[in-house]
Amino acid sequence: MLKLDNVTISYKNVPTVQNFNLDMKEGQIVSLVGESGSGKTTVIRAVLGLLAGGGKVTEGSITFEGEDLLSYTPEQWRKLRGSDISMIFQDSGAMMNPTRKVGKVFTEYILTHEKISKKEAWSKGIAMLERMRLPSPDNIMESYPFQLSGGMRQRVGIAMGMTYQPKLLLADEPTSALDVTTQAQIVRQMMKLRDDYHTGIIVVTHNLGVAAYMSDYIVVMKNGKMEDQGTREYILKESKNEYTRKLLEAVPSRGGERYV
Ligand SMILES: Nc1ncnc2c1ncn2[C@@H]1O[C@H](COP(=O)(O)OP(=O)(O)OP(=O)(O)O)[C@@H](O)[C@H]1O
Repeated sequence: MLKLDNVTISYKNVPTVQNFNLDMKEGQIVSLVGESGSGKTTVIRAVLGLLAGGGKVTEGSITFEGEDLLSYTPEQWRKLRGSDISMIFQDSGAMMNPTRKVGKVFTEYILTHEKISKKEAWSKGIAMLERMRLPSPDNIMESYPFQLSGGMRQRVGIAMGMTYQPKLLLADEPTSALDVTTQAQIVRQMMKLRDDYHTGIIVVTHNLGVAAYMSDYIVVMKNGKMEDQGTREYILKESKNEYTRKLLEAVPSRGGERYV
């Protein structure tokens, strides 16, 4: 479904991510882990054509459903975003304009994707919130983002991202701003999306515990390079890579068992 082949990404001609490879199947959950600055966000932004600060893919190829994304025009990228590939952020709610109600933001988002009436867009927003099991969707639509908890905002963000049932969801530190209980809810909700809609998910996280809990495949990054990679089982139990072991040791343990 998504293939990154020997991708190098540079900011102002300085290679930041080098020789990145990934061959992702439909419905797979892949995590990119590694400490801050290792290049995780840069990789997923490149997949959506959203590199900031003059970032550019300077080598390699990115193929999605057989299409060469790097040859896409800005118009093609726009069409892809939100429909075939969606992205959610650390605090999706904070991305929303605080002076506008959730319902207004959500309906405008829908209206940029399809030509329907405002009323129909509103109903569609409500239906999505219901599908994501958010309580009182009408109230949520009438709320300002700051009136919702962090976990609710994140679930609204996921609901928006899932409106067009994308094949791929990119999640940048989706649980990092949340307390542990809410983190677990969001993680389970994302896993359910994969089960219900067969959505492939790439999760960027510095938390190997989260990655280990939800992923089929884990890529460990360090200084812009792939330091280690493999199935969840391999990374957790077999890898002898020192850096991976160090990250694993940092995951809190509970009753002698690592909380992963
Ligand atoms: N807009 C930018 N302009 C210039 N350089 C950038 C920019 N964004 C990122 N970089 C460079 O890319 C490196 C990797 O950043 P990136 O955000 O991809 O890492 P990360 O692993 O996602 O870290 P974090 O968890 O802190 O987001 C940074 O150390 C920085 O040198």
